[in-house]
Amino acid sequence: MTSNGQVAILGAGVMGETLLSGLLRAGRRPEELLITERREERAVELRERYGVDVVTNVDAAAKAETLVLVVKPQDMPELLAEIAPAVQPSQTIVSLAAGITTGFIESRLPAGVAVVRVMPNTPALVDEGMAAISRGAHCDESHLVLAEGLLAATGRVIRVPEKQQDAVTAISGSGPAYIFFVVESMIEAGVHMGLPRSTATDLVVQTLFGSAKLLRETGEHPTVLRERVTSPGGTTAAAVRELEDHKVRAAFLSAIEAARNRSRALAAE
Ligand SMILES: NC(=O)C1=CN([C@@H]2O[C@H](COP(=O)(O)OP(=O)(O)OC[C@H]3O[C@@H](n4cnc5c(N)ncnc54)[C@H](O)[C@@H]3O)[C@@H](O)[C@H]2O)C=CC1
Ligand SMILES: O=C(O)[C@@H]1CCC=N1
Repeated sequence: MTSNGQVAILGAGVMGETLLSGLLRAGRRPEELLITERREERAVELRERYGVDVVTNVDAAAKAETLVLVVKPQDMPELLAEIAPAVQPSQTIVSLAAGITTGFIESRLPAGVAVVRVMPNTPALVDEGMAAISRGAHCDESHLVLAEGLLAATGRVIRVPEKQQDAVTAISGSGPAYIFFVVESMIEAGVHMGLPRSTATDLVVQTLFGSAKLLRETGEHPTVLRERVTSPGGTTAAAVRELEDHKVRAAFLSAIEAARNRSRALAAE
């Protein structure tokens, strides 16, 4: 391994491609990046689309300064076993896998290697990602800054203690799926009431975007913003009462706790 600044993305599925495309948009050259991918046709597709070299996991581990692990948690033990003989303690390992602890990764790689755990999310594809990073036992400031530099290519990055990562995974990692679920439901309601699907979709997507912007730009508490929409005896009050009657708030709490518990369980599997 040389000090070549090269970044290898090991596992180029949804998240691997999201990071890859973000790094290229942010100005990294294809020669600075390597990818590995088990599915041959996927590897060919990405090489053609982005002009990056596709190599084996062992070659990536032997060459790149930074190894970004983006396989499913279940595939992590096999990947770590494969790269362990080639990894050197001077490299930085950045893991995006849900539930997998830095301790688990450290225990399978040469002693002393720096591991950064990251929880990203898919809005990174449009440079509006939210990523949280945590340090492993052998990280110093330079490793965290390196990981922040990678993730900042696709959105915001914050630092959290690793013990918060399961909750982070449940909130911002899985979060886009809950929002899309709400969006689907609102579009469906519009269609039930006779709106063309395209009109309902336009209305819902812009309402979501505007509401997110209102939250971020005013910094107001969501309850205050909701109360401003809710006229006494009006339409919103009628709708919110139904949501409360159907225990939607409790359902969100349970759903997000289930995601947190699943993240914890993945580490043990
Ligand atoms: N999709 C999402 O919204 C998020 C995913 N993550 C994490 O990112 C990781 C990847 O998730 P996705 O990209 O959604 O999964 P994915 O299944 O789309 O991508 C994983 C890729 O790794 C490849 N792969 C598996 N084993 C390999 C090996 N040994 N060598 C080379 N390639 C290998 C697979 O062929 C696949 O293309 C997971 O650990 C997940 O927890 C984290 C946050 C959000
Ligand atoms: O569903 C999952 O397990 C991954 C982690 C966060 C979002 N997707």
